[in-house]
Amino acid sequence: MTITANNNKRAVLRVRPGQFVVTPAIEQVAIRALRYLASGFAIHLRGPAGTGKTTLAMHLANCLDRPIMLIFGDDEFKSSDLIGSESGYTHKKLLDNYIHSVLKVEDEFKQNWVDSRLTLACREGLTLVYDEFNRSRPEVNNVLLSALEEKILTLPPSSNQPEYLHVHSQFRAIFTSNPEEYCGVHSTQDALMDRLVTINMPEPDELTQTEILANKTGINRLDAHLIVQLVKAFRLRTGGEKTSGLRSCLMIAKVCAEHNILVSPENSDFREICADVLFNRTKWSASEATTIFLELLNHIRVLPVEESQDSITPENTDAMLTAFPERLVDVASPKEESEAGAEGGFPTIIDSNFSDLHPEDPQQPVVDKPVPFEKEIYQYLQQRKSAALAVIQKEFNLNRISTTNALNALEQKGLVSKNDRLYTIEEPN
Ligand SMILES: Nc1ncnc2c1ncn2[C@@H]1O[C@H](COP(=O)(O)OP(=O)(O)OP(=O)(O)O)[C@@H](O)[C@H]1O
Repeated sequence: MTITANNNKRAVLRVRPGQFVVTPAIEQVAIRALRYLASGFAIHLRGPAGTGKTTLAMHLANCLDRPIMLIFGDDEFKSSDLIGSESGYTHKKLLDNYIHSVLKVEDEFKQNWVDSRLTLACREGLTLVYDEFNRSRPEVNNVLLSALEEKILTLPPSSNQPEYLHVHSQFRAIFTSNPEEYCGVHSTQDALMDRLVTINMPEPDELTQTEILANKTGINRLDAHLIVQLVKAFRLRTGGEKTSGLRSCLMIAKVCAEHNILVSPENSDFREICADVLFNRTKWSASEATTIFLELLNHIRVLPVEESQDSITPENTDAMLTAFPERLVDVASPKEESEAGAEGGFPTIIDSNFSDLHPEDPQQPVVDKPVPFEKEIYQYLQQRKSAALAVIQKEFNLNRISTTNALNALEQKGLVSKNDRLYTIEEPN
């Protein structure tokens, strides 16, 4: 492919494959987005910072298998930054002295038109990724309206340039934006929004975050999952949902991986890194953040051996954070944790004392939620007297973690006991 605008040759990108992590949640969004792109529509990925919008946009653009033109929205942008402008002159002087006694001089000054990135993408049929487009002022983005709808890009009147450019049939556009409450973001004109298919990108689920951490930093999945849950629990407690926790997780994981720091609540280096990364992202004072963080670390629980990493799914990891298991391991008691760890357990954060607290006032409990399926499993065991975990799991079509959470709660209440992997109903005295 020939790309004519000198300045923009370097702007055409090819994404290196193999760096993009695909989980079921991401795949689902990608399939949706590609469907619209294939039908010729522009898509718009909207969500809080760090939810993976740019990464997904680049992946989608790569799937279209055309060169990619990347633009970052900017408040300083002028229309000419998108479409191009006259730049400099060509000066042509023709000296005709064929006959020595006659000197003919032709002097010509011609303005040169230089395409900017949008024009080049429209002309050549590239895939435009306009990242954080609502950082540019709305009027600057007006040139996109006719390009997206009528497939015509209007160029300024120019001596050597047609005023209308017919957009190439393979031109596609992918926009990303942060919500309007973000600093430095402009509200978007309705006419542009009307031309885009907007897909909201929430915080990636735990499985996705865990996979991204493991892939990008090389740490193992158990450590990755521990970091993801710790960051998630901290952000839930401190109201940090304006952004995603993914970047914080990546920072913590990368530093731990590169400096051989043990990912463990008992390790002071690990705690320090988490504090450095997380505390300044909250509105809470350092001392309040420290209190919350230490409380969280003190409520890390180790799930039984049956919980292998295969059972990490968005459903059961969410359940972990809403369940109320009582079998907590205090980080202040290393013996207990190492015993639990020796079972081959899977460390995870449980906010048993936290998720039921009012977000604005940690002292105020909101509701006392029962553990899901606790009652049903108890009734089932009353009939059967005892059953193995796998049998109960199958009976209720649950995953292991949800089943164990319910059984742990029943054990704690003295209603069920576990013996030789069998859960048995406790007869009342
Ligand atoms: N599917 C993925 N595969 C690999 N890495 C990912 C994936 N999704 C996100 N990431 C990583 O997560 C981090 C945040 O992603 P990204 O920059 O795409 O978020 P964003 O929503 O565009 O953020 P912002 O709004 O602040 O620009 C990056 O380091 C990125 O590499």
